[in-house]
Amino acid sequence: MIELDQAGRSFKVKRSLKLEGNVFHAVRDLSFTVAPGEFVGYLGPNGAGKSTTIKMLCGILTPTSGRVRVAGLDPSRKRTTLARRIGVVFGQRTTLWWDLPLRDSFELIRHLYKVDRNVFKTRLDELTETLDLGGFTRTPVRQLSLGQRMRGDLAAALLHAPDVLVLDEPTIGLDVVSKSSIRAFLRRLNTEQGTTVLLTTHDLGDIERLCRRVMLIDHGRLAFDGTLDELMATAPEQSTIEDVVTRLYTGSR
Ligand SMILES: Nc1ncnc2c1ncn2[C@@H]1O[C@H](COP(=O)(O)OP(=O)(O)OP(=O)(O)O)[C@@H](O)[C@H]1O
Repeated sequence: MIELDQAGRSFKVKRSLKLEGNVFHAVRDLSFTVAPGEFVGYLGPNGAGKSTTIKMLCGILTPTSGRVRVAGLDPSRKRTTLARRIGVVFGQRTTLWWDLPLRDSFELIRHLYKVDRNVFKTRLDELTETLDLGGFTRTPVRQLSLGQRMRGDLAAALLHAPDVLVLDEPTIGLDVVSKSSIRAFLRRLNTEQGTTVLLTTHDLGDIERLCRRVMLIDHGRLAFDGTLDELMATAPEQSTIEDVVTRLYTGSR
């Protein structure tokens, strides 16, 4: 479903501590595949290259080297076609229209993605129930709490029933109850509907509760790719996931 073959993305910079000529490599030689139906955690310290990778996956950024394919498509060349197959949620930014009620945003998305009216209604009813949106679909997005807005963003990303969902910090800033309901929703989406999920998060509880496989990126390179059990086995017994990840983050500096 997702394939990266020695993918890289560099930026021209004027001044940087990590200057190599005038080019800063945010991601380099990144190779991995994610099979249909997998739920993969994508970890890394601040500035490691996670968002850059995600932007290449959805076609916002074009790789400067290597190859990226999502659902068999080159994201930067086939961005519109890919948009029908992929859903993306950036936890720190909303894709919803700030001044519109949630349901109007959904209607606009239906038009943008050309989703059949009946299919849309069924899907929206399902999402309204599973994400518990019923109480606030008539509320303008700017008046929603963060937890409500995040559930709205998830629904918006899933209205067109994408095969793959890419999440960039979807539980950031949420309380334990909201986090838990979003995690339960994502687990069901993956197990019951087979949606492939790539999840970027700094919340290791998300990783522990949701991901069988974990990839860790550091300084733009893949530093670990394996199961959660294999990740835990890289540290002494009794280590928590925080201990393990801290070791990996600090060990590479
Ligand atoms: N447009 C850009 N121009 C120059 N450098 C950039 C640009 N976008 C990202 N970078 C740099 O690339 C590196 C990776 O950034 P990226 O946003 O992918 O990190 P991240 O792993 O998502 O970090 P965080 O966890 O803090 O969100 C950082 O050093 C960042 O400053």
